[in-house]
Amino acid sequence: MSALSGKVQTVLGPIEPDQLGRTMTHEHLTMTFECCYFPPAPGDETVAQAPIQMKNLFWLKQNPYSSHENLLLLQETSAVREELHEYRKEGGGTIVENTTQGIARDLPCLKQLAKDTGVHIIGGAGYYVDATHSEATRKMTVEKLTDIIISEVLHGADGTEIRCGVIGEIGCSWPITDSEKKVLQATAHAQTELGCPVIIHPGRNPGAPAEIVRLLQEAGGDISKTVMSHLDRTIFDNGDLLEFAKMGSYLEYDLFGSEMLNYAYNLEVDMPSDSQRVKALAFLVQEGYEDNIVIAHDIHTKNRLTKYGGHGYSHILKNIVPKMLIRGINQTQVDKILIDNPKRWLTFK
Ligand SMILES: CC(=O)NCCS(=O)(=O)O
Repeated sequence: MSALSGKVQTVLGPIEPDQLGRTMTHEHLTMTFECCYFPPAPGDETVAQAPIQMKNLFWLKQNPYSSHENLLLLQETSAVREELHEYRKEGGGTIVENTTQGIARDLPCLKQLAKDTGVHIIGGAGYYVDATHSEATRKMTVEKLTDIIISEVLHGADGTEIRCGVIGEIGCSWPITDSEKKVLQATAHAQTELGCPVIIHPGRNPGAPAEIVRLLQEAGGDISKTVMSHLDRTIFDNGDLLEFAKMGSYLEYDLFGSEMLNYAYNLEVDMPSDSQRVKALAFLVQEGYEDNIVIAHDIHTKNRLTKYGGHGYSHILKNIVPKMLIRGINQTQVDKILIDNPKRWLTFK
């Protein structure tokens, strides 16, 4: 049993789980997504290179990954701070900040934001997808990776004493790479030692979540303390969803507010609307999975901030919760999704 047992670890230190309140389990407050830049379609080069402005907001909503400027969320700390004040006003308590190594994690910035706004912020340990792994990371043994992840939770990360409270988002591609498999094994080993929460970014294929869960299980991971992210762009068939749900992880719908016609990273995917996401939640609740669902917006580009006409960090609290109630998810179930499930997941064993 570690000293963290029964606690949640925020960037300002351990707290009691009851202090968390309503929690978004997958957000970014500062990061770069340059690793995933997607070149604009022929003819769109000019708008892609233009500064973000009113007249290109719709283009940006449809092509968020084709503007370099849009990928630099780390330039927007003032706007994010304002949004966090708003989030508090709307009844938000906690944000899990999923930025890991490879996409410019900035724990001192998170600590300052937590101090300035009173929002509990939880930082993420570990590594994003293979495309961001350094050569040194790729050469590391599972043991070395495990030591680094454990140290980021117990002692602090990036040369600071600021400690991470979850492992993840751990990035996986499709097909999964050898380096990502090693990081997954290290994640499971670190989780066994720490009894901590884990959160996974799966590759963009319906088979990816189950393959990852099997890899974690083989390495001794605790699936009941693991969140599978981005299900809204990964599993579309209800039968497949129920098969995956049986494996026992938390089921995360975390792209609320993101609606687009063509999903650049996988044109096979029809990115759902928010109404379709709520429908998926209602289906899972009806099938008995209300204790496994968690939700968020996964803001990772500028255009999703209210400063740029986006929905912001309070969209779920302001707009999605009322829609959930309309669609038959009752208040107790909403509270499970926003409060009880995140609390159970985030509390160290
Ligand atoms: C930061 C991050 O990984 N967001 C997920 C983007 S995706 O398009 O759903 O993979």
